[in-house]
Amino acid sequence: MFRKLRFKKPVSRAEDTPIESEEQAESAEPVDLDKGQSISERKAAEDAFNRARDNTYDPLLRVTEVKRTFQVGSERIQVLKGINMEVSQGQLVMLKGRSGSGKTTLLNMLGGLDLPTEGEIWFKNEPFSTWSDEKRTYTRRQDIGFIFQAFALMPLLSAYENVELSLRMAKVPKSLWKPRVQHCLELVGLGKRMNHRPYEMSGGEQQRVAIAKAIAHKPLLLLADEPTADLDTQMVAQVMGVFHQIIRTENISICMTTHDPTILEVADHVYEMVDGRFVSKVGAAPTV
Ligand SMILES: Nc1ncnc2c1ncn2[C@@H]1O[C@H](COP(=O)(O)OP(=O)(O)OP(=O)(O)O)[C@@H](O)[C@H]1O
Repeated sequence: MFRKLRFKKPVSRAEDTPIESEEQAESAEPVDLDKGQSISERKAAEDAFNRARDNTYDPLLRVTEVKRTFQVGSERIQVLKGINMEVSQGQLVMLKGRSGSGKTTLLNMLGGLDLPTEGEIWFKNEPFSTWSDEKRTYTRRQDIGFIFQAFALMPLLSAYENVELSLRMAKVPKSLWKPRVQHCLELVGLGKRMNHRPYEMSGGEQQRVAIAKAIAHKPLLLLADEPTADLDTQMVAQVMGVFHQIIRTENISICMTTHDPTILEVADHVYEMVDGRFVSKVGAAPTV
């Protein structure tokens, strides 16, 4: 038997993040994003979205000497202690490590949701971690997709509506929503379940909707925090199969955290984190 994915209440954050709340989902409903645009503006927006994401960046993501310290009361806790890593285009990179080792803290930084105390993060050959909140938010909306528990599916919306919501939030022209939503749900094998709500689906199916939602706006980088947690072996295999397919067909790179030793072998690189440091790296790229 599968276990249903939990729906955590979205975390509230000061800046605009890819997390969507039920309220945002509802208030987003009647908005026609194409309204007020001239025909030529609309056409330009459609062309931009339809253009193949064929730029090459080598690497797509580079992390150099990243440290992160949190102030808790009078105590300073160093969670990341000098992280170096790279993610190239078309790669599946995994971060493994015990609970509390710092994986989620690092993933938050890779997505620009948090900033290093020291060190730099470069994305698309640009110094992402030095940008303003506004510029990071814009890039995140365009180029990064998230599969985090806190950004889970909206329980009252169907699979179709959940994926569509992601296109609304990314301000993709409305005329493109239907074909893109259908494409993404077919890509994850849920073409026949588009009208089902999350509670009518298995945990693996819900996670595949979450993948469709995270890639709908054509990001270059997909960040996933424990995307196979709570899934049985067969569903884990389905999710990993979908990951490989989207890497091949959508020109996406994936960086994910995991505790599951059985899936590490399908990664291009595995970084092992212990107490805020990488202690090993398996894979072909330069060692840390
Ligand atoms: N905002 C924060 N303030 C203080 N400490 C924090 C904060 N965020 C994370 N930490 C601490 O940093 C450490 C690493 O947490 P993190 O969530 O990154 O670990 P993890 O490897 O992802 O764990 P898990 O696998 O359980 O999700 C923990 O000890 C945590 O309490």
